[in-house]
Amino acid sequence: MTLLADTLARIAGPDDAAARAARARQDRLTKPPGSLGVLEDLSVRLAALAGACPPPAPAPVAVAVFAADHGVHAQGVTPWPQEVTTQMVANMRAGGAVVNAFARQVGAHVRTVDVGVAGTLAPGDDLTAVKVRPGTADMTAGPAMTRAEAQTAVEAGIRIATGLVADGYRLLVTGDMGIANTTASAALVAVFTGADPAEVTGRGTGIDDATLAHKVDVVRRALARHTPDPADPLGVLSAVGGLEHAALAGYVLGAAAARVPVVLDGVIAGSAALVAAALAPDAVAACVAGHRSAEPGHAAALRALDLRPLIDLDLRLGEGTGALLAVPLVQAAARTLTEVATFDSAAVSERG
Ligand SMILES: Cc1cc2ncn([C@H]3O[C@H](COP(=O)(O)O)[C@@H](O)[C@H]3O)c2cc1C
Ligand SMILES: O=C(O)c1cccnc1
Repeated sequence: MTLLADTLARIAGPDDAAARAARARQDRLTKPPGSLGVLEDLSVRLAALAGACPPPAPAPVAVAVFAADHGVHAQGVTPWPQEVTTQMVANMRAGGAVVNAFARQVGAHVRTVDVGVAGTLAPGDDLTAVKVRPGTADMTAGPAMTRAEAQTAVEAGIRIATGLVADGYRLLVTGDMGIANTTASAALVAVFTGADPAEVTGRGTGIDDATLAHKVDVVRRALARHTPDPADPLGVLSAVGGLEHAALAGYVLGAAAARVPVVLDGVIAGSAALVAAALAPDAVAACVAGHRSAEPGHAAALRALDLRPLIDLDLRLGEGTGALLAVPLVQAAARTLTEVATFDSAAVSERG
């Protein structure tokens, strides 16, 4: 059995008994029932995932930043040169990117993963080198990668998640770095939601109207060339995906198999989660939508996954930044079930 098949077989749905216990406990805590809104639903989901009420604390936290390059960069879909991917990974290793600052803010460990950058990175303990190939091929000219490469990248993501859980991390966060990766994200979202490319393609790092129209056309041409079948997620990845999308899909699957929550960042993670959900629908039970990014494809992905984003700050960066900002909300939701007294235990009178 392959690692992918084995992982898919281990993913099960939410535990209904733990969910019921968490819902009942929320109603007994010393606050008006329902007064913690979305955080109550989140606490119930954490209990259902863990199969326990209260759920274990979602800590310590690790963010894995999956970095890769994109052949579709040659189509002029982003104003940034491709070498920025490799340069930013070096910046992250030095602790100087936004993801590092936000990780320090919430006490998260940052794991940088080279799953396919085009440049060369110096080896070191601070980099997990699992380069499948040095960037994808241009999806408008042919498949982005082979099916075997897509599976290898998915399995690399599974191994990262499994390794972090083995190291004791109990809340995983998605991160990405890959110039042009919002183009691959838009293509994936269009395939899995059935949306028109014009509805789910956004401005990424910042492009003008003419470049946006061109980017929509690039996505349209790639989809027309490959007609990817959403029932064949590895086929979709190989046609129009990115190596970081494949690894992120595996990371979500690995977290779900370990029943550890995974906080999704922006449109790259959202599109990868669609791949994971197509492979294993129950994997969504492990996913928490950290935020909603400004990319239109992200909102479409979250709707398809039926996930409600915790924060909405018009962020459009990626790296894991929006998801990291949501970490205290996830931890606070769990803390309500572990630390808040009940009406009985605190001898507080109930409403009349
Ligand atoms: C300096 C810099 C740092 C970044 N950190 C994340 N991204 C984000 O922007 C890129 C995707 O946008 P597009 O598809 O428009 O190229 C990805 O690397 C994503 O992680 C960055 C982009 C840049 C330029
Ligand atoms: O949604 C995101 O995370 C995003 C948006 C723009 C550029 N990079 C990432």
